[in-house]
Amino acid sequence: MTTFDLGNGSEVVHLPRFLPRDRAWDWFHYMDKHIPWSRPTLTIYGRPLLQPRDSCYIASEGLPQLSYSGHKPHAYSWDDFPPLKDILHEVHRALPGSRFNSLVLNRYKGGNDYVSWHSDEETAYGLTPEIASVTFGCEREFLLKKKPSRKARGPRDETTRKRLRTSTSKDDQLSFTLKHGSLLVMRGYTQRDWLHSVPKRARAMSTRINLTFRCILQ
Ligand SMILES: O=C(O)CCC(=O)C(=O)O
Ligand SMILES: [Fe+2]
Repeated sequence: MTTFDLGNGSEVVHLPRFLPRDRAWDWFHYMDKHIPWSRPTLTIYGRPLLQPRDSCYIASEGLPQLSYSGHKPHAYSWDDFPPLKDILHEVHRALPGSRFNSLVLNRYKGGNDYVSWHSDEETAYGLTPEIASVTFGCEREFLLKKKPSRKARGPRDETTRKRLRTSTSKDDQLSFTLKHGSLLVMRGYTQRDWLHSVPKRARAMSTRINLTFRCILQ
């Protein structure tokens, strides 16, 4: 287990060998076949965009509706997919004190599928959410980069914008290769201060399934 201190109360933990290989492949095949995947049309900057990956959403009863990019996914029940409860149990065992109650599943069918730069910053998750990400199948690169500092946000004249853009340093970016069976945890202020993405990769030929466990506060 490796912990990366991103500074200012943000932290990432990486466990490359979280799940046994064979067990993780059994789960991969189960999810690939039995999860009701969909590829919704999102609204990005007012324009319709087909989500560049499949997804599905699971949540415990009675939680507020999840909404992102103009899309409100149907919340399926944990009880409909017993293996997801087994994976959740393994995550809780690795992260004592965690109590996840919702899950976003993503399926990247090859290197053209991706998730663009974003943060999972939702009032419902609180100010310092812990998000646990488990990867199955094809390994892909997971990138983190620091958001422009709050002082630097908002409209600026051209010269200031250029200076700010070129001032990004190596400390402001991180890259992880997320392998089959690995766990990556984002905590503290990572969602407030950092963006993450899984970019397109021409050489990624096969399917990757990623699970992000979250806790909605109530
Ligand atoms: O696929 C991944 O590794 C990340 C997915 C993600 O960032 C998300 O679902 O919010
Ligand atoms: Fe995310």
